[in-house]
Amino acid sequence: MTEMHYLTSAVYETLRLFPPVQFDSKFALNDDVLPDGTIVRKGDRVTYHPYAMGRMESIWGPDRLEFRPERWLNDDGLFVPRSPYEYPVFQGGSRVCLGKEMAIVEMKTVILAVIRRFNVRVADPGHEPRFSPGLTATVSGGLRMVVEEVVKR
Ligand code: HEM
Repeated sequence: MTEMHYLTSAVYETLRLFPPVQFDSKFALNDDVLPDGTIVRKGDRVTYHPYAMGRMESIWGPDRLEFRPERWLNDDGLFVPRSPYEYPVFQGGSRVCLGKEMAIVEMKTVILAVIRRFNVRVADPGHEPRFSPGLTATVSGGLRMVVEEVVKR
């Protein structure tokens, strides 16, 4: 599965546009200054926003709203990860998600198990899924799918 670079890219691209943890906050233990000069006082709440960052033109370019797994591939078709400070879907630094690699493997395993047996498509392609705000993401009103068993000839 580690050699399935397009599949890995599709998972990362999905999480870029629809990060399960949309935003996350920390509280400053002491006065501090961020690298860009922003002053943070003891007790201030500092929030980073993976959902917003996943859609920023300055990070992803003018096609930032398009689902394009190819953006993660180099010229040899190999997956190239981005800095967690551009893509903080799993947080970064010393508090990075401990289950990140396991989560990616789980998602790839489920995707492979499903697409081997079923053709899956959204029932209403014109309908833009709407994120529900919350600690972890859900799609408002759900997302209707059509699932058809693959018929082997
Ligand atoms: C798509 C799936 C997942 C996403 C998007 C995700 C995202 C995150 C994020 C953003 C944090 C930082 C939270 C914070 O600092 O406030 C985090 C922490 C953590 N995650 Fe995940 N996670 C995922 C799956 C998992 C899985 C499957 C496990 C365990 C098997 C796991 C275990 C942890 C643990 C233990 C931490 C705390 C790390 C620390 O603070 O030192 N995560 N995760």
